[in-house]
Amino acid sequence: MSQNLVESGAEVSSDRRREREKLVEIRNLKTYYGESGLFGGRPVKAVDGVSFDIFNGETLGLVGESGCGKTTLGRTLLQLEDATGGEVRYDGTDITELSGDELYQWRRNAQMVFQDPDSSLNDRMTVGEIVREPLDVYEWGTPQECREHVKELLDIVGLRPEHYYRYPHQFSGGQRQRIGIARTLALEPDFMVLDEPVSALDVSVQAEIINLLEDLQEEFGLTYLFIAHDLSVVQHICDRVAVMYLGNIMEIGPTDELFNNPANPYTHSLLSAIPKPDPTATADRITLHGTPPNPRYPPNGCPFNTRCPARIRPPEYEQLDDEIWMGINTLRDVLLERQRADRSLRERIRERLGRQTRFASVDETYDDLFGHLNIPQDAASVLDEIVDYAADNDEDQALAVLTEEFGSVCEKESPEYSTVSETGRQSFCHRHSEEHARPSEVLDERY
Ligand SMILES: Nc1ncnc2c1ncn2[C@@H]1O[C@H](COP(=O)(O)OP(=O)(O)OP(=O)(O)O)[C@@H](O)[C@H]1O
Repeated sequence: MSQNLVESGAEVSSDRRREREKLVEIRNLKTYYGESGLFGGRPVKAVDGVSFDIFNGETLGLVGESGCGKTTLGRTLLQLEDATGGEVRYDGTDITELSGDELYQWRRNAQMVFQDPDSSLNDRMTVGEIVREPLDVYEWGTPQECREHVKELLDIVGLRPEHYYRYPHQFSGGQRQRIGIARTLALEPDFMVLDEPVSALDVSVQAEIINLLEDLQEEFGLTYLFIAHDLSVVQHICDRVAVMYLGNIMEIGPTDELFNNPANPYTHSLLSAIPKPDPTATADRITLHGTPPNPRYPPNGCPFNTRCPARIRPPEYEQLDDEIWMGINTLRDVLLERQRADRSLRERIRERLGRQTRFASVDETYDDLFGHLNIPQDAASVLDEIVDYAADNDEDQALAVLTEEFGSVCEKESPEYSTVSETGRQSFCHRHSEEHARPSEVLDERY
């Protein structure tokens, strides 16, 4: 699967990228938290098997909802977080295998710019000391050479040499971010992870910092992974974009294509949430229901299946009303929560005695979700069966029936990556296979 993704991604894209070499090759990378058993139970699957390349000199955007694993992925690429599995190759060296002096020596090649310049700078150090610290750590040059280099760096990022002896609190947010950037440039890295570098700044200052980052890239041939919430910034500065959901890359490809003609239902949903400049525009917004699942309990099959607006429905229920499908989705979420809930002893005793507990409200949930709807007989009898199992606290069986009757390949199997354009754009969705309608056709029909 990932091999397919990687090979076709490498062949292609713009002429500019064709000339470029791969700087970072990421293969089936996983970062799980709590694997050691320290927290007990299941690990948080923050990054759950991603494969892609980053090309020399490009800006690759990384977008997705809060908690989908963007920062963890960025940190793992710099070995600030240990990978649970997979590879991160820079110039052919798998850095997940490095330790001790080799890792220390490698680290100077790659740096991170953080979102919040207020908390990432030590207020008790002068600007000069902050920018110079990495040089001292790597025993770079004489003290005189270091001072000169730092002053040069301050100049490069648009600050003045006399700022050397000032303290961070004497600067505005934008200037503080410039200090952070000067520090990351000190050791002349090739690759930088920019983690929401402008999100904490005033809108008026954001453009200045973006321009600075673009100028630095041009001047020093830097490669960026640009993590962001704000899709308009990504559209402006990134050559390619990777869309992340629940630890997976759902779509990756050239920015213009991905914004103008998204392939994956999740990309459709994210883009559709951006307010349109034309208030008279009539295109319907796709509403993403609920929140992403807990990465400790990712769903089976496609990671996006619990919220997907283009989910494949079984043919026998193809005509079922959208509102009924929404109810079925919510019922499934409720059952999953109940399945995971750790019932207290008191609740279990009350259940034995046939008394009401907070888990006994499944009839109420059913009424709330479906009471006002006209459900065809065949679907209604399946729903009755599901509710009966749930009322007996047999959520496993209730969910098994729900998946068997109302589920599809989306809940049962993980998708493969498909190439969805001539540039090699990749999308992770069952709907790209021959026998199913394309996501955009289904979304047009349903919305
Ligand atoms: N040190 C940690 N220990 C345990 N879980 C963590 C840790 N760091 C992050 N997580 C969890 O891993 C998941 C991914 O978090 P991450 O911060 O990488 O997401 P993100 O997409 O960068 O979110 P945001 O946009 O809010 O910064 C989340 O569920 C988060 O709670």
